[in-house]
Amino acid sequence: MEHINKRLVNWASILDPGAREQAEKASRMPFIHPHLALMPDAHLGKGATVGSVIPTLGAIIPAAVGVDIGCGMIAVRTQFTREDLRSRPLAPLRQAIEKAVPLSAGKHNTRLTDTARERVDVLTRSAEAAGFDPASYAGNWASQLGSLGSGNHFIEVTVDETGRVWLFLHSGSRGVGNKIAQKHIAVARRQCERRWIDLPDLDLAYLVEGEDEFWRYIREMRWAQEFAWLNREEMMDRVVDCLSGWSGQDARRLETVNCFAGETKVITRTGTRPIEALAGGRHELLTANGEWVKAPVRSFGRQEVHEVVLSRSGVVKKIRATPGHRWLLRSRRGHEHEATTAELKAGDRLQFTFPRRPEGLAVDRLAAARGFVYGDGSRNGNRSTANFCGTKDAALMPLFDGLGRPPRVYSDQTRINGLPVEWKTERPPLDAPADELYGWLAGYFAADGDVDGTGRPTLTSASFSDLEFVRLACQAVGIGTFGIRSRLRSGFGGEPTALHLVGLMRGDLGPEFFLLDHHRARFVAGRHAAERRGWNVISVRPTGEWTEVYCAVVEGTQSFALADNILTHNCHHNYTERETHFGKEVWLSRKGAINAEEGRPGLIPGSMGTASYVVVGKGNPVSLNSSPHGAGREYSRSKARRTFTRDDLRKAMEGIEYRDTDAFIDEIPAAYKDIDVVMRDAEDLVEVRHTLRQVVNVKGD
Ligand SMILES: Nc1nc2c(ncn2[C@@H]2O[C@H](COP(=O)(O)O)[C@@H](O)[C@H]2O)c(=O)[nH]1
Ligand SMILES: [Mn+2]
Repeated sequence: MEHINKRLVNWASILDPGAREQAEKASRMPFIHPHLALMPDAHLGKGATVGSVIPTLGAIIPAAVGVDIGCGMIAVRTQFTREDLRSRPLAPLRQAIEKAVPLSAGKHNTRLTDTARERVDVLTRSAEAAGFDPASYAGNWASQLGSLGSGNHFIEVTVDETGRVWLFLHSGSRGVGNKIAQKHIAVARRQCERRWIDLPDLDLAYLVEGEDEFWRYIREMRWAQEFAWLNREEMMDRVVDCLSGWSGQDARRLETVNCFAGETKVITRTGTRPIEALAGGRHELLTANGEWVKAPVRSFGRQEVHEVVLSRSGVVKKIRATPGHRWLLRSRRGHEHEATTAELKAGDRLQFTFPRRPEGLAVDRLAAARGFVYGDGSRNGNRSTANFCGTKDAALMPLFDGLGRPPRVYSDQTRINGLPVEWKTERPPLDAPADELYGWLAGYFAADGDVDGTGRPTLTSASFSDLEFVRLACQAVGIGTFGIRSRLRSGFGGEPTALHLVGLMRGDLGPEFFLLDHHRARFVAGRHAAERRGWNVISVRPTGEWTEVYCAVVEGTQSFALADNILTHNCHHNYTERETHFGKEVWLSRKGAINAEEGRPGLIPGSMGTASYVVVGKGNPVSLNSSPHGAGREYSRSKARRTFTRDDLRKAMEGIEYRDTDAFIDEIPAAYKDIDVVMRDAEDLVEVRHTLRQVVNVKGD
């Protein structure tokens, strides 16, 4: 990750100068807050850089959402396996899909299927509520529903790393969405002209919040997002039917990852994992009394879900749960009671559970020395050095008795050289003995932690992943932590850098944890400081959505941490939402980027011949909870046509059933960035759950 300027953060290691310049221009718009984020797949786009996340205050740039409003992905896992696909030729399956779904630009349906009719009814009602007639943009909008489009829109039959078959498709709001976008891009230009606004680029023309033109755009854009999403669902229904017809067996949807799919994050002894990934197995889960219990996790089929919005210490979290799911509550007076999701109300406080601290936990001296070097040490060839300055000197030196070379005193610090290099380069294993982990945390805290005047301990780091590790290590030894918060601070040259902070729960720590006297003194003095640990309910609403739900079956306490909480998931990659970032409510436009808040599933395709990924967001705040939406183009279409041949395409597509035509030369995998590089760039944004390899690819000319 690189700060290109104060208001532009970049995750793309492959970035052409044109895209960089385009993003720089956009980042200078006065209403960007706090910065524009370029994703690893960023490339030059029409209007705004594709692969950019643009947070705006009080204004919106229609071209930053793009002309394919609501474009996105949907994936469905079926019961079939690679072996089932080998049983008969795949060409008839491809041809069946090509027949069932109108492909190519301008193509649409000649009649409405029953499911399309129902979806058209929903969209008709939504348009009425939004106060406009989509037919004024495209008379045939209804027959566009369930059609793919051309270029990089695709339908694929893929196989994951364990041989399971997924159906995967990418499309947007088709012609009607395009016309809506074009209209508002033109309105924004006229508005800016009328005000004599000198724009660095006409495509950065914006609408101002509060004006009629602004709200009209928002209403119509949201309708186009809904159209795009129902368009994908309609196509997916047909592709599932094609697979059933081809195989002679009803294709079942075992898991759907699309805009409405849910995800539950569950605490297990080896880390927090999506519940879907645990389904079918037995796992060590955290129960109400802070103990680890092995329990089975399984699917409970498709059910309707409500959205529950929670907050704790300023961090907001959305969870999807079935209306009948039971929650454990605690009143302000400490009384415990239960309520179903549907009965929850704003202000209710959820009960919480943290792993119990092992009896007699002590700080291991060697591990503490190692933790200190990890935080305040440096690497010296194949050894590492502990660097002490100020008060750390006297307090921590005894940890190093008999370790490394004798201390050397410099004007500003004391150093101990000759320590093992891995003390600086590696973190301890999470299954290390509890005293060692506790000791490592104590040493690391002495280096990079602080205790404030009220006695609250906080660790600070420029590395998000170091703090993610700290949270896991704390969990392993029974120390509760708060969510990671992030700040931007100005560097020496004025370049801002991100700083991440995690709070440790006082109640789980003893004075022995604090190796520096002033830390320990503040911790002890703040003994009576209040510690708010529970999540408060902000709101609950029915969503009308149905999704696969999962639960653990825990004997005895009948409870587990984050039981049956389904996190919502919206997989559009060209859209705008109201979101809160760095303390302010902004309009967040993702143009070729997906929401990657913690626990949210998403899809990142590679190209017609390379791998695609089912991912789960890490909630990196500096990326504005976003991640790439694909590999991103490296060659323009014309350059790809000049560079590659049909034979190159055939070679790249060996083993994949596709329509062999000149039309796809500009879609050759080599025209896109290397997906391995993109995924490496995205390591601190998403975690990969599945790798998909296509066996059938369908595209329009
Ligand atoms: N799995 C496939 N991925 C593909 C294919 N064609 C393109 N792509 C990837 O999708 C994104 C979508 O980009 P967008 O900006 O049009 O939304 C693109 O960056 C590629 O990585 C394909 O046939 N199969
Ligand atoms: Mn798209």
